[in-house]
Amino acid sequence: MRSGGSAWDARRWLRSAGFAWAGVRHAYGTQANFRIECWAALLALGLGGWLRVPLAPVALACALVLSLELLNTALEAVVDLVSPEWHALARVAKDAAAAAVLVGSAGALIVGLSVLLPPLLARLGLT
Ligand SMILES: Nc1ncnc2c1ncn2[C@@H]1O[C@H](COP(=O)(O)OP(=O)(O)OP(=O)(O)O)[C@@H](O)[C@H]1O
Repeated sequence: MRSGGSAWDARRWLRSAGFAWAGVRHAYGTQANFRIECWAALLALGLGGWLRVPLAPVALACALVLSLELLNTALEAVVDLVSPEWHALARVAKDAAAAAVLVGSAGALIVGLSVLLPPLLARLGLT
């Protein structure tokens, strides 16, 4: 049996979190869409806090879009690695990954509008 397992696990978890953070930094530094989505997420969460609406659906929608954009970035890197030349399958892979981000963003927009818009209009005295 291994002794001191939990301390070792915590170190492993921190190391993995460091790699994940490097991935976030890479995406933020290289992907304009990811930067826009990060700031849009902060804006939506800030607006939700100000309007005192339940933040869980907004947070989930933001996490969905950011996760899909990170996966899209990862897939683009793999495709560029294995198929730097033009290839029909590379195009399918990149287009489908971009479509996943688009579909997730459309869903997040619907969630954001349905949760944030009514209380925002009420707060501004427009309803
Ligand atoms: N190796 C390839 N073979 C075939 N088509 C490709 C290839 N690389 C890119 N494409 C096509 O060009 C489109 C844009 O690819 P690109 O890698 O520039 O994605 P992007 O969304 O512009 O990426 P970025 O977020 O880095 O700007 C893809 O969706 C795909 O249709």
